Amino acid sequence: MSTKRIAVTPGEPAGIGPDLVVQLAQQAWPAELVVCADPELLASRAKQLGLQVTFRPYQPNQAPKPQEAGTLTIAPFKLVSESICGQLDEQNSTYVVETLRYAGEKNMSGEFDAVVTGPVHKGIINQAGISFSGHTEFFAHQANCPDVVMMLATPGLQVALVTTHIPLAYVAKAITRQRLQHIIKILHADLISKFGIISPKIYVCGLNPHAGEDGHLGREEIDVIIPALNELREEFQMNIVGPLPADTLFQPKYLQDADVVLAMYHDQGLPVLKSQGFGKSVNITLGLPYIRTSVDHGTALTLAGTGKADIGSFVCALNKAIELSSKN
Ligand SMILES: NC(=O)c1ccc[n+]([C@@H]2O[C@H](COP(=O)([O-])OP(=O)(O)OC[C@H]3O[C@@H](n4cnc5c(N)ncnc54)[C@H](O)[C@@H]3O)[C@@H](O)[C@H]2O)c1
Ligand SMILES: N[C@H](C(=O)O)[C@H](O)COP(=O)(O)O
Repeated sequence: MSTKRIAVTPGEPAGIGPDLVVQLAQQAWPAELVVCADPELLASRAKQLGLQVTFRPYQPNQAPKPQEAGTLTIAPFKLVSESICGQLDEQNSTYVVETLRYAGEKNMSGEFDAVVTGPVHKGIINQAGISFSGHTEFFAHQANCPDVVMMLATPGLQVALVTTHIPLAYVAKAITRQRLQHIIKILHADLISKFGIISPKIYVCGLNPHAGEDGHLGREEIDVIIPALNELREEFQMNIVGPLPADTLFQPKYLQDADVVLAMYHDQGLPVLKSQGFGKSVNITLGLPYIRTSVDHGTALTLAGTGKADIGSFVCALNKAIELSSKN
């Protein structure tokens, strides 16, 4: 099998992303890791952490080679302003976004086989005047995909979301029959094509307490969710269970045969997954024309440069990207 070429974006320069990338370089990888970043930032973070890393320039015309321990391949970008650990600087937001744009473009053109993203700080990017709600939405917009699916996976549990980074006040309106059906179709198709599950079993959470209690605690289940799920079952014979009350869905009785749980919004599903698997989970974007995985955590600004950041989730994200791209 040919060696894969994986773009890696360390994300926010003042956060733990650069630390984690130089830590990852301490081991060999069976793929070429093309880190889209300022090499001076990585060199200074490596020095701060007492780590040795040799940087090699990315050479697109050469065949990808497995990454040797102690090395990183670099697609260079220049920070606008020198980065200080833990101190956000809006001047560097364009740098962060440009690394993502490059990684997305090169994946769409087929030059890279996947992208693995480190954590960005959504607030500072917006403060710089760039509208940005997350990598998921950024890559979806760039690839002209109206709907993609955010799914986080940890051993024993996979959770996907109907809505992602929107205010809670907008969630109920965003859950339309059309959106729900698009999301489930993408989820179903990618679980088959990327994860090799023949007939994915999808458990779906209700939106309201007790899944609406027959309409007494909210009508979205009756008006939108149940008809949407019924149509999918009838038209496509999808193996869908629900909507079930979200507070009792996450128990072994259901999870033991669930391929995925579909939550209606970010903080309905992700706290459950992260309480079980923070540090050993991976965030996967389904429905993109390429493979994108990411860490399960944020910028952890106070840990930048301390050597205390855990690389577990970044390792999971890289391994998952290598595994999924190797199936293509
Ligand atoms: N993948 C991403 O780009 C991503 C994911 C989540 C949050 N974020 C962003 O990160 C910023 C900060 O968010 P937050 O404070 O809610 O979450 P956070 O994950 O940065 O921090 C939450 C807690 O977990 C700890 N933590 C996080 N990662 C760790 C690691 N690798 N090792 C050890 N401890 C770790 C932190 O010290 C903190 O106590 C926000 O702007 C948020 O939007 C980005
Ligand atoms: N929702 C993600 C999480 O909680 O881990 C995180 O914000 C990152 O999302 P993007 O991959 O879209 O940036």
